[in-house]
Amino acid sequence: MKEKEKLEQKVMAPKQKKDKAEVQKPAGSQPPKQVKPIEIHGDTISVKDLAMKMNKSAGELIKKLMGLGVMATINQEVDVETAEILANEFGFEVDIKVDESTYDFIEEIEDDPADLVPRPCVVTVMGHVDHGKTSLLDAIRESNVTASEAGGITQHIGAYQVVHDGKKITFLDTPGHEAFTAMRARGAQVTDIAILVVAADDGVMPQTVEAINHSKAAEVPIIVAINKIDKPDARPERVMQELTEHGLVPEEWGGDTICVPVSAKTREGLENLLEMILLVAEVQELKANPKRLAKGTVIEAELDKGRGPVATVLVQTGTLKIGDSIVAGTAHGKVRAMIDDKGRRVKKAGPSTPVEVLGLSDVPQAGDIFHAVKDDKTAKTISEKRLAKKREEELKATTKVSLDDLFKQIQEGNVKELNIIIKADVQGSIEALKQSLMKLSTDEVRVNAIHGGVGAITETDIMLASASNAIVIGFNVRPDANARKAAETEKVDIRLYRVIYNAIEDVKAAMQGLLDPEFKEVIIGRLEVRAIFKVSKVGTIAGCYVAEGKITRNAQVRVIRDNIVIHEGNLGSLKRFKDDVKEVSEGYECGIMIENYNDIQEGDVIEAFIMEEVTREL
Ligand SMILES: Nc1nc2c(ncn2[C@@H]2O[C@H](COP(=O)(O)OP(=O)(O)OP(=O)(O)O)[C@@H](O)[C@H]2O)c(=O)[nH]1
Repeated sequence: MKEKEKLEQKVMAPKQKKDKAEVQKPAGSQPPKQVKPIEIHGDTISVKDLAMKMNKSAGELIKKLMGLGVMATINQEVDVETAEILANEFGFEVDIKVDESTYDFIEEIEDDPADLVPRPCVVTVMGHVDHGKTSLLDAIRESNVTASEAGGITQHIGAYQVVHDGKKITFLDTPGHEAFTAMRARGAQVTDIAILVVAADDGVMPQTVEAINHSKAAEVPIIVAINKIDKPDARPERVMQELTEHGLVPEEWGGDTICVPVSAKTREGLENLLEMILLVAEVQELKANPKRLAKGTVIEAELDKGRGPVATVLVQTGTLKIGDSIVAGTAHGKVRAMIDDKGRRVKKAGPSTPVEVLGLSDVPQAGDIFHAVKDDKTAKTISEKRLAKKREEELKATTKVSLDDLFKQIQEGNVKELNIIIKADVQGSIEALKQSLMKLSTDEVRVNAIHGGVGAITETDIMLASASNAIVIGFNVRPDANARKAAETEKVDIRLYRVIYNAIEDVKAAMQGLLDPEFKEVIIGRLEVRAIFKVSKVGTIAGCYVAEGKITRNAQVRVIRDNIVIHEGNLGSLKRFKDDVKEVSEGYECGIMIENYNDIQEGDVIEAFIMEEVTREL
């Protein structure tokens, strides 16, 4: 194949998407394949468009369609399966561009390697509370303000750039791994390097460990800034020792973790830190194509009373220009104005540049991907399609990995690694659980404990689980209210245990597809027995009044006499007058029979309940 053709094919059919198309191909005999692929976006294509793609007349297609028993007009849409059969008839191969994500309907541009040029690295600062993240970010920013920009530093746009040794570095201004992981959960990968701030007088603390694990899960390299070295009780060596316990071995001790002692207060070591950032960035060989339409991520966004929706975006590739039509998540618009981190109006923004963008129709969410597209109409159409799809997906509520369907997902090849987050009341339990769970790894599935921490399950744990497709195991701890809510929206599986053995057995069973669903009893109604009818050969029928709730035909019942449960069993029949019914509501009367039980009496109370599948609590 000629080079150009090869490249063309690569551009037209990125690998991942091609696999998807192949899966969807109808089985059975296929006509001989032609090299020429055509793309179909979405679920349907019009006869006219399909004809154009194949350079055929619509008439030819309509004739073929008639031969296949499909009566179609030139503007009619045909589904992809039909399009595929048609295309094959004409000797074409269809590449169906379907992306499962909500944030799609955009054709990804594949860059010509010749267009790629080095871009600044993007840095996020993480660390334990009060270890000096904000102080460090401020110190770096202030140290790098030139006299001419002095007024600009009050401008706060969620990210800023500094220049060191003639090279730019972009800092994201929302410190903390929470923001970082929340973005990652939305599919945005913006950080190239994580700066882990550890106070020299305090050492490695729980959130330090969280930050380490969140960075590792995202496969982002970590540079440690040992902060507050100006303090008399600073003990950098101890920090390094503690870091080693968490898998970060300092370079000085033969490892590969760069540790830089700094003080945000005296600004000592800041130059060195910037140097190290540039060093790590250089190894990463970060590149982007400034010549293409821009693509990036929304860092933060708000509705400004005077200016309308304002989004701070980080351009990751391409160049964003005034007048560009853009889509960001489900918002769209035209770039009306751009303001850089120094508060200056700019006309364009290249790779790794943060800018505030005015002109969107709506406020996008932090973590939304934005794209510049060829015109307003395209932007609007994409945002409408995304909105429709979002609504649809909200209805469907896609599920992440859960123990209940783990086996199915393993069999389908969707899961090769089972990521687990462990929260427990004491460190010892975390270690014990971690060791035992990791031992469950098989040839098919590797079990990874990606994070462990002491304390309640928090929203941050859920976001990490969502971003890493992990399940959360709580041992003697509970999720807090925010975590429960987040788990529901993010569809993260939380499992709570009081016995380590049970947790391990559950994961093991889930991996083998042997996990039994667990049920919880839900009381749906309370009935009073008001009359008894003994029918020979049939049994005892209780005439009841539904005092509370309802009773359904599939319910189970409990007979209560003087507050003592005397029988529990299935309902044999449920009737209103002579008719069998499915359900009787509060305030109505009904006749019931209980399976294999005839000893019911007037004055008994009947509790109706159903068993509902639940998150297990062992
Ligand atoms: N002596 C000294 N104090 C520092 C240094 N860096 C920060 N501090 C102080 O430590 C405290 C916490 O600093 P912040 O920058 O707010 O810490 P943070 O990590 O951003 O805290 P959160 O945003 O609350 O998580 C403040 O009182 C700072 O003045 C330092 O290098 N030396």
